[in-house]
Amino acid sequence: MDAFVSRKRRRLSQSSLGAITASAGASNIPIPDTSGEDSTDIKIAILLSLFPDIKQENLLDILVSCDGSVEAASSLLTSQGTSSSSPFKKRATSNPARGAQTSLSSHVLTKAKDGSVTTLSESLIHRKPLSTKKGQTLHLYSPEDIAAYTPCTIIHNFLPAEQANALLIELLDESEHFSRYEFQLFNRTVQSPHTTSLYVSTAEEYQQHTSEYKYGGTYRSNVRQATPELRSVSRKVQYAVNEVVHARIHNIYPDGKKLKYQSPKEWRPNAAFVNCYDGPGENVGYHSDDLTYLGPHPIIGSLSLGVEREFRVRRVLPRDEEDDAGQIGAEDNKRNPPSGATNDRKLSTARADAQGQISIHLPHNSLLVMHAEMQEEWKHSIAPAQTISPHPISGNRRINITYRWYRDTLHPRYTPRCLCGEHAVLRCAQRKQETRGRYMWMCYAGYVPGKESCSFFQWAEFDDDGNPVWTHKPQEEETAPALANFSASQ
Ligand SMILES: O=C(O)CCC(=O)C(=O)O
Ligand SMILES: [Fe+2]
Repeated sequence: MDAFVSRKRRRLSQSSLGAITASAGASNIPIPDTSGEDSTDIKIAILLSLFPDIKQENLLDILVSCDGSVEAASSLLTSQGTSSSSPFKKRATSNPARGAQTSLSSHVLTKAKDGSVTTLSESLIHRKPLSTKKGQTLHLYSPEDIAAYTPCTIIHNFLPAEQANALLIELLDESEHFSRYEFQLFNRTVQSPHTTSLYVSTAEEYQQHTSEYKYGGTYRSNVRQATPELRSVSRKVQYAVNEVVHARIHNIYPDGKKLKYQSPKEWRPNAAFVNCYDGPGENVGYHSDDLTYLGPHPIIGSLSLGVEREFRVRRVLPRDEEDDAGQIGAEDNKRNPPSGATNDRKLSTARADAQGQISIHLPHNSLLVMHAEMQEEWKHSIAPAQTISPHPISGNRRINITYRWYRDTLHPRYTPRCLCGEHAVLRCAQRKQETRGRYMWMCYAGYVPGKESCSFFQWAEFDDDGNPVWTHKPQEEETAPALANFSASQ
């Protein structure tokens, strides 16, 4: 299908599931750090990180046979080799095998203070908080662990295999037209370290996204028409996302109630950002997604295709809960620049190091749902990879689709303008304890190449369902057209 346009844009403790140090440096193999930690589950997690293709129950057996020594178990496994003849290997080593991996928590035994022993799965029912450790990356693979310890749900093997492959092929073709967005970082204009395009379903929406909605201070020129596969998959994503969101509210949120400011309505995606990461170095730095048009506590459905990459998440800590790395600099609520040393990247890495981070592996055909608590309280990134396993269809490329629901009530005709005339952006105060969780409209011009911030600031008011409460009532002629739900407008 033809694009509307393809112009280039101007622009667990359970501290328990275990941890390994970030795989920074020359070595591909993460270095286990067991200092001060000796629980079985941490050891299993370390071994799992080092030997991801070996079944967890086998790792547990080996660990027991080595008297609990990670080092001895690791040497034994290395000497056994990870060859296909290894008795410890999983039935298959392709990505779907990861998808089929059972929960780490169901194999790990935890000991309570009174000496009673339960499986971690059982203890998760009581959802003890997981704290990631300074300088460490905790790798989670199973859907149960991911749901328990992050604000995300993962569904492996989401689409029928043929449909996933067809979508991947279609979007690889499309990615020829993607471009890098530009943003301002301190005194420099930098380009996104991956390429992207926005997909909408009608000509009217194309018009709006290129001349009314502003992204990073500019109108988008790279907007394309949603392809047939993208739209038919959208229907499935919509259904699955609503299902897991309801389950999460019911099973996990306090009193089984949605969050304050979360919309009670069905989630209906009406736009999709499609990203292409070509090769191991392409990435997106730690950020939270822009709330301006999505509103408070947005939900995002994110489908991964092609090469498996790591999606890393970390909590945003209030300043007074941060340790020394938190003092380094300003809010990093913006995308990181391309690979290569920069102050901002160092800052982001320093924060991640200070707090620890969780890594979720996103294989081909996995749907990750970012729940309502994600954008305000956590940051996420796609880390540059040391190595990747080429995908049979996409080679070194990974395609990611984030389905989003633009809220009619937050159309740019309604949102505030700052003193400099720019569209103000919606942010959630995260770092100061006193104001944490409050929303504000702010000038974004400081991030726009060639512009300076006018320092506009206004608290943003929402009702409990996340509808904005405007101080001025929009005039009749200001009434904005609604964006069409992908599925409904097919
Ligand atoms: O590629 C991904 O999985 C994440 C992309 C992302 O965070 C974004 O587009 O905002
Ligand atoms: Fe994002």
